[in-house]
Parts: sequence; C-alpha cells; structure tokens
Amino acid sequence: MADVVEVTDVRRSYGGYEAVRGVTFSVARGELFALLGTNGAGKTSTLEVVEGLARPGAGRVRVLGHDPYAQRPAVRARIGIMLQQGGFPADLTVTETAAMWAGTLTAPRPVAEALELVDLSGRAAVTVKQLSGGERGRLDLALAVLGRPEVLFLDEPTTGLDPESRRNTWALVRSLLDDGVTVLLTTHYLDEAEELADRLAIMHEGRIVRAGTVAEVVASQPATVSFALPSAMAVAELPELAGTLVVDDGRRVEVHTDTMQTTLTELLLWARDRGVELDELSARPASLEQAFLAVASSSAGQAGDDRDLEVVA
Ligand SMILES: Nc1ncnc2c1ncn2[C@@H]1O[C@H](COP(=O)(O)OP(=O)(O)OP(=O)(O)O)[C@@H](O)[C@H]1O
Repeated sequence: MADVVEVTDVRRSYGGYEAVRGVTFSVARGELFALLGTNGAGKTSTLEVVEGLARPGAGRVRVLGHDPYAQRPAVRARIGIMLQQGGFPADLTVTETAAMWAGTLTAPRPVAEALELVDLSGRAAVTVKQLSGGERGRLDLALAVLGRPEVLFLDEPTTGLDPESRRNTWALVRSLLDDGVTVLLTTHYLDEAEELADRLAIMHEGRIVRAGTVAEVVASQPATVSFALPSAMAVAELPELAGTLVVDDGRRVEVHTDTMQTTLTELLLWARDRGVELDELSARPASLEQAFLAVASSSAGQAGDDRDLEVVA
C-alpha cells in the first residue's frame, strides 16, 4: 500500500529566504515519524505544507493519496492538526470550545470522550482564558483527535507540559498508533522521539541531514570507550587503538570509535598483558543527543561547513 504521507523534494520560501530546501520523506500507515531539528531548521514550515495549510514553492506532497493543499476537502475530514498555538476564543469554556469545533466535523467523538483522553474532564466548565499553558496545549490536542483522524499532525505536542502530562500525552499517542493512526510530529525533546518515533529525521537549515530509525541515526556517530589513565603512565604508553583519542585534564582518556567491540577488546588484552588496572572503565554507544548535537554544531549558516554530514534527502 502507498505511504500515507509522501513528501518529495519540497521547498518553501518566505520572500527571498528559502526556509525548506528540498525535503523528502514518507510515512507509512500506523507509523510515527518525528521531525527534529535546531531552532529555525524548517520543521514547522515543512509540517504546514504537509498539513495543506501552505502551498509548497516546489516539490510534491501527498496525504492519503491527495494533494493536501489543492484537494483540501478530500483530506480535511481525515486529518487532525495540533498547532503550536491554537487560537481559541478566550471567553468560551473548554466544553463550549470543543463543541464548537465538533460542529465543523463530520463524525466527531463525543466532546466528553475527547476531553477525557487528554485529562481535561475536570476543567470542562472553565473558560479558556483561565487555563494554564499546559492545559491549553492539551485542549488543542483534544481538538486534534476530536474528528477521529486517520493522520495526526502534532507540532511540539508536549512543549510546556509537566512531566506527568507529557507521559499521559505519550500514552494517548501510543494508543492512537495502536489503533492504526499515522502520526507526523515535530519535537525538541529527544526522549520524546526515542520513546515514540518509528523513524525520524533531523533537519538543519532547511534540509534533512539525518534520517532513519533511532538506531540508524545513532549509528552514524562514534561510540565512546573511556577510562582513567593509570597513575604513573604516559599517554604515549597506551596501545594504538582504532578511533580518536581524547585526553582531558590529563587523566581521563576517551576513545571515540566506530568499532566499539574491537577497540574494547584491544584495550582489555593490552591491560591484561601489562597487568594494568583500568579504573572508571566504560563503553557506551552514541546517543540520539550526540547525533543531534553533531548536526547542530556542523555549521553556523556557512555553506560548506556541513561537508561531513551526509545529506540524505
Ligand atoms: N511567516 C514567516 N515569514 C518569514 N520567515 C519565516 C516565517 N515563518 C518562518 N520563517 C523563517 O523560516 C525559518 C524556518 O522556520 P520554522 O518555524 O519552520 O522552523 P522550526 O524548525 O519549526 O523552528 P523552531 O524549532 O524554532 O520552532 C526560520 O528562519 C524562520 O525565521
């Protein structure tokens, strides 16, 4: 079956500034795809094009087989959108707001059910202006799921939420995925992407520079083997190890390596043969954070600085 979301070489400009510079990805039915990236990387600009809220300057977008901008009526009833800041009339209550929104949908859930899903039942009679920032975010999420969407677009869905509300939102998203809903989200929280995403892309300066499963994206970064330099030993006495050696404050040694097992084996055999005790020994694979920071620090807007990055789309 065709992918539910197909984005091919999409570009988007504001005046003379190209915020999205040829982005390609697809999302299969029931999959959660996360767009990560530095501030201003172009995540929201991309998402708005996929949602059909803006026309791409170039490229092709299909959602459920339709052009979400030109064929909006065919798509609108089947998608749910949670924007970063929903503009609600401040004087309506939570229930009135949801009921008003439900009135625009073809087959909405009962309002009480949608509020229950985001733990807002206890605030049903409160006016929107009295809600906290996190509660407003949850109301926006309730509206996004009100129409039982097949595809859900979430722009930073847990920004401003307390830890418990974040976990509740994750549980809701997981249950929607279990029901076969397809989700495209943007987030600044790497743990959120690790928790929820089947696949993700890291955007930087309008392009996708890493994409794949969390494991695939992390595999692009070296693992770290570290230990304390044995006392009375000079760095020059260490064995030759595959990887980059970094010695900080004179005693802590880090080896950044693409072959963690081989490096560790060589190190341990050397230590055994020499009768050396390696204190504080640890070996850890790269993290998503490391992969993200490598992308973020790869350039400061200067063309050519990102030559070590593999541009995947
Ligand atoms: N309406 C607009 N007019 C002009 N420039 C814009 C507009 N919206 C976004 N931009 C610019 O386009 C670039 C991409 O913005 P966008 O909001 O898509 O990034 P983002 O990755 O979602 O960022 P953040 O993580 O900060 O939310 C930024 O440089 C931003 O300043």
